[in-house]
Amino acid sequence: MPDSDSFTIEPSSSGRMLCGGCVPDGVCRLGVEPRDGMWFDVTCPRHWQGGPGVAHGGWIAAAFDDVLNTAALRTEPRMVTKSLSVEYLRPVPVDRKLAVLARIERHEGREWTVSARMTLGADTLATAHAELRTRRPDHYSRHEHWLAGLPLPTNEN
Ligand SMILES: CCCCCCCCCCCCCC(=O)SCCNC(=O)CCNC(=O)[C@H](O)C(C)(C)COP(=O)(O)OP(=O)(O)OC[C@H]1O[C@@H](n2cnc3c(N)ncnc32)[C@H](O)[C@@H]1OP(=O)(O)O
Repeated sequence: MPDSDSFTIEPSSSGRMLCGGCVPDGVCRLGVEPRDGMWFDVTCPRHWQGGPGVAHGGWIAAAFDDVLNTAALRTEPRMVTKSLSVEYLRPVPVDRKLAVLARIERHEGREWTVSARMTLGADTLATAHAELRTRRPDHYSRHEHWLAGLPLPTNEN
């Protein structure tokens, strides 16, 4: 059985760093593309539309999560998000290339504090703050052990 704790984000066959769910497609299905340094291009795919022509807030949070972890992954290949808060300042259009600038505010031991800003031209559409953690070596095996100890699901729950 593969060791889940040896998991790190590696470049996919397309050469792009992708999370586990996107590796088979070779593209980031959230529409996040690293640019230079801490800059990212992000485009909300229309299927993540919440209201007419505007992004679902969950997509905005997911895009920030991806950007913020990607920024930290340049230093540390094993990350998880502990908390993420998003301020939604303006509706975010779908199918428009937006810019996100990430920032590592603090990194000490396993603890990271990071932030990001999503803009279209001169306007800020949303901001995010997150606490990340360098994964403990047994992060996934602990999870699997806990899950294996649960009763099997029934039709009632
Ligand atoms: C360049 C381009 C690159 C592109 C790459 C694409 C990148 C895409 C990237 C996408 C990336 C997306 C990234 C994502 O979205 S990661 C997915 C979302 N995040 C999570 O799933 C994290 C879930 N939370 C935790 O695992 C813990 O709370 C953390 C690790 C945050 C605590 O952290 P902290 O440092 O605060 O505390 P601690 O480690 O001392 O633990 C405290 C307590 O927590 C419990 N606990 C902890 N761990 C486990 C566990 N494994 N199994 C079971 N329980 C666990 C346990 O009770 C423990 O207490 P104790 O029982 O030990 O006393």
